[in-house]
Amino acid sequence: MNVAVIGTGYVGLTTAVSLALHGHRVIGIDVDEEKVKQLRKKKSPIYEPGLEEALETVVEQGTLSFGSSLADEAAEAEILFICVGTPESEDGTADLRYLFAAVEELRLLQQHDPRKRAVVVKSTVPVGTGDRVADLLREFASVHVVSNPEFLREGRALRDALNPSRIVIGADHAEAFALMDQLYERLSAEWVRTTRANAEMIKYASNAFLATRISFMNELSRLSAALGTDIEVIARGMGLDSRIGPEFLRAGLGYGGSCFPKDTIALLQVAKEQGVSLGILEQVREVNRTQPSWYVQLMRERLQGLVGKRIAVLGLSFKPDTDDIREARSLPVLAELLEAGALVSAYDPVSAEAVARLYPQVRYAQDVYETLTDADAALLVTEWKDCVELQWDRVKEVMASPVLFDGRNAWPTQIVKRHGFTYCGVGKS
Ligand SMILES: NC(=O)c1ccc[n+]([C@@H]2O[C@H](COP(=O)([O-])OP(=O)(O)OC[C@H]3O[C@@H](n4cnc5c(N)ncnc54)[C@H](O)[C@@H]3O)[C@@H](O)[C@H]2O)c1
Ligand SMILES: O=c1ccn([C@@H]2O[C@H](COP(=O)(O)OP(=O)(O)O[C@H]3O[C@H](CO)[C@@H](O)[C@H](O)[C@H]3O)[C@@H](O)[C@H]2O)c(=O)[nH]1
Repeated sequence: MNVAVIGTGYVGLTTAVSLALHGHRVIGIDVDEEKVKQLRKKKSPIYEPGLEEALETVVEQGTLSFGSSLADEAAEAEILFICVGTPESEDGTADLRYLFAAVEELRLLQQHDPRKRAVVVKSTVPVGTGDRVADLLREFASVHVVSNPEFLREGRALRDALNPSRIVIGADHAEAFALMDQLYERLSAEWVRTTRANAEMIKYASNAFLATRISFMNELSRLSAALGTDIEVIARGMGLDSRIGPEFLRAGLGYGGSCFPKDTIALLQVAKEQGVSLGILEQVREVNRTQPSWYVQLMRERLQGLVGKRIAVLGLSFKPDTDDIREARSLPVLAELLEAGALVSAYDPVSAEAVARLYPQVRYAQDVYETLTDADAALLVTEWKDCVELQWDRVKEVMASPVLFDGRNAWPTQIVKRHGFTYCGVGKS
């Protein structure tokens, strides 16, 4: 099929590449001319495992191309995905300006070239947005508006797009469902066919629930630290109950990224507009907000103050295998450490430059061992493989004192203790 993808960020580029791998003819459209230039040269503007190689393949095959004008370059498309950002606005609601700008361009395209098309909203949008888009396009009888939320995770975006956990389609016409069936015929996943509003709500509810699991475990980790129990063992014991399951029970410094923080506040704002209180979700956000300071306070106690202490921070992106630092927990952690008077060095394989723009006072190292040299303590913030799998003899040799703060409960506790390190995890010691 002929497909256009509007917005070639994490979701749009991944969607475009995966549809092209499935044999569709795809054009990616972005207002950012620099991005388009780079993409035409087969260079991915984002770091995602496997994405650049796949991009190269489909561009060379001629199934994926890029452009900056919907009207001029995407007229052939019968399915048009909207994948633009819906960031948090000042009051916490989802900022829909990019989405409605894209809809305006779609209107112009349709006025020029009125053929049968499906407009598919993949961006995460509040309940009712798809219906608003349908209203704006109502004059074009041949256009269907579909809601098709995306569930991919950064760091494994392409893998998730090619093997989705489920396909959720919200529409109000059999023809629209049939088009989406045809588009995704090569994907094997469970389908949910429903209204646009239900589809939109499924996306927010899923993210809110995952964030809830994390904050639940993080709150419990504080109690676990006080009682001297081990939150990792507790999570394993809980996760073996098939009604609970093992995923998203990892305590740590909290969740970051471009989705959980903004989607939880957007859902709260929608609820507020409806006069409905979502007290659990408010507490989820509060636990996430306070988790970094709770942990830095623990460090302060263990180290008997942080003034003048050399702290080596390992990992800066919001999770491993991505360059994304949006809402990364490293940011409040660095702020707290600097505020407390610590001398901070940091390492991240791909995100150091972006963080350096925000925190120039930190010393950024080229590798883990350089960061750790002369440190009074190490703090793991993001569990990149090269921050987790360390040569412990060497670590001990270069550090000033062998003290480990494991902000992701990812270091091998028994091994580091055998090497003589003092270890403090999140809700385990
Ligand atoms: N990042 C994720 O892991 C993820 C996963 C699922 C859903 N989502 C949702 O998907 C949407 C996109 O997120 P993202 O992380 O890919 O955003 P992003 O910021 O990485 O990319 C958005 C892109 O849209 C482009 N753009 C903006 N207005 C445009 C227009 N009118 N025409 C063409 N291009 C335009 C921007 O230049 C940018 O390249 C958001 O609603 C987000 O909540 C994101
Ligand atoms: O047990 C866990 C699992 C995750 N995290 C943290 O939670 C954040 C988000 O992680 P993850 O969900 O893996 O990454 P995202 O790329 O943000 O993906 C989420 O947000 C996307 C955007 O909406 C959705 O599409 C995905 O389904 C949803 O998992 C990261 O900071 C993780 O460190 C934890 O602290 N503990």
